[in-house]
Amino acid sequence: MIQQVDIAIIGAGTAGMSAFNAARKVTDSLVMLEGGSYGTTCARVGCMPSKLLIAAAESAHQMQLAPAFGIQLTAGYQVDGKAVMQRVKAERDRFVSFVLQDIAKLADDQRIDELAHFIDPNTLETTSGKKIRARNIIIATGSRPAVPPMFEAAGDRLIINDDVFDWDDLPESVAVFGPGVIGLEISQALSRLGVRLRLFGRGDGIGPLQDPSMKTLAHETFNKEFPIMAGNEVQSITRTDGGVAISFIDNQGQPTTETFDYLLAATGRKANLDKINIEAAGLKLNERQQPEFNPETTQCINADGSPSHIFIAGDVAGFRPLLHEANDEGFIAGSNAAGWPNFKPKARRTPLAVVFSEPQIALAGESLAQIQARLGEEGVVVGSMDFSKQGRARVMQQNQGLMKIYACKKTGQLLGTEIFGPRAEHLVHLLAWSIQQKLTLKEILAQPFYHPVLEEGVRTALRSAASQLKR
Ligand SMILES: Cc1cc2nc3c(=O)[nH]c(=O)nc-3n(C[C@H](O)[C@H](O)[C@H](O)COP(=O)(O)OP(=O)(O)OC[C@H]3O[C@@H](n4cnc5c(N)ncnc54)[C@H](O)[C@@H]3O)c2cc1C
Ligand SMILES: NC(=O)c1ccc[n+]([C@@H]2O[C@H](COP(=O)([O-])OP(=O)(O)OC[C@H]3O[C@@H](n4cnc5c(N)ncnc54)[C@H](O)[C@@H]3O)[C@@H](O)[C@H]2O)c1
Repeated sequence: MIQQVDIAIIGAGTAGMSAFNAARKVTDSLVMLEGGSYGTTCARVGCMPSKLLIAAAESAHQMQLAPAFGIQLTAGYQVDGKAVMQRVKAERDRFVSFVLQDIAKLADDQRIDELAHFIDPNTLETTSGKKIRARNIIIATGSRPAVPPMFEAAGDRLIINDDVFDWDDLPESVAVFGPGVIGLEISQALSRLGVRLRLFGRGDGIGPLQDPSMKTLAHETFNKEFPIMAGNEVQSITRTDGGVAISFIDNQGQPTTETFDYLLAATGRKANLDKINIEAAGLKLNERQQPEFNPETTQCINADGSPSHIFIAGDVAGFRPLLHEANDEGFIAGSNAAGWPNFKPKARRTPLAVVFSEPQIALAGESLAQIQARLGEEGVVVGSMDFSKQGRARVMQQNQGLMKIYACKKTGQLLGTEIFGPRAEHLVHLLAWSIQQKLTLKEILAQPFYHPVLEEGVRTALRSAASQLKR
């Protein structure tokens, strides 16, 4: 028997649940299919447990900074790995429980706990053979770590971020591959909690930083806490009795072999499209084999170029793989599928991203390269600020970092920012909101600034850009 519905949503993560909640306002004829664990990537193995681990690490780091403030820890301090992981998991479970409460409220016929795949553009089939025919389908299947085959040599010591949040205790040592967002956050946290750590990368990339001087400073800064092998000249990976032996050329050019308890692959993520038989959906796919879609409607495009009845939302879409974007895309997809065939494009918010390292990394608006491509190299002014000289940052012993401001030379409008510095998560919000409101440097500088605060550093960067505008 075939279940007939208006809307079928594949995946009950942040995007899928957001889509479900939006669509439910219009129709009860909908079903959500979840083939893995309920609770969302964010709450189970992503945003929340990683920030919990980082919070413990920040606490340990404060102890390390204390003597420089004149505070002696006469008895020293100890990281209790079991207690750290117990809190991480207990708080994580609390966040997950809220999601599970929402899932429990779904009607039985609105929820199928199975993997689903397309058999034609309007029909899904589950692992047990159930068939669902839907007027509209929303793909919200998320992403998973992309693990290069060479890491398989680490055998049972090869782990991904999910495994870290299952630990009962902290290990002695970890080799992390991938200095992107996940690798950087987890590496610094584990290192600050006393885990021997080495981070292997490829080239000079570090997190999402794009400015060359910031990348250099970030490498220097993080290298003081744990070694980063930017060139990733790894010669072999071997599972040994003691763990994983990695042979590599170190930063001094010396062949070195070091053994670790685990090899953590943080080398990027890939869309969960391979198990949904996307070819049967009749969609136009891009060079990465992901459906082409309009980010303002989340509507996919048929292979013949016509608009599809299928929508895509969240990490699987590959547009901006972040929590608030998954939530927005889910809402747009759910509303549009429910309103089908009548719906309007919804403007997307100003891009905003934060990496919870210390110093933090934060980006908002367009990158310098994007602005230069749009306005030409002469069309943009770049303001900068050095946190090493910033008063409040120095007071707090957090005076490391740089900040860049990108503005339109002709209009003075703020277009983008890149920050590597203390509490960038807060500073970047002020600037993202200003970009979204299309404020000019002059308008932002007319706002009040207190003293002594980090925002005075933002004012310095804004003034630096404003001084280059034509009067
Ligand atoms: C370690 C880590 C830290 C992060 N930290 C942050 C952060 O601090 N801030 C931030 O903004 N973002 C962060 N992110 C990113 C954020 O977690 C994701 O952008 C977000 O969770 C994506 O939500 P989603 O709904 O697209 O995917 P998910 O929540 O993964 O949901 C997809 C669901 O689809 C299911 N599914 C897959 N295939 C099928 C199928 N064939 N049939 C049925 N069900 C299927 C899966 O089981 C899953 O439940 C982090 C990610 C990671 C991994
Ligand atoms: N704070 C946050 O908002 C947050 C935190 C974690 C994750 N996320 C989201 O998750 C996404 C995925 O994060 P990610 O860190 O997995 O991906 P990423 O793309 O940010 O980083 C992957 C890194 O791995 C490197 N790499 C690739 N192959 C390698 C190899 N063989 N050896 C060594 N290094 C290699 C890449 O050069 C890159 O630096 C992010 O883009 C972000 O959207 C966000």
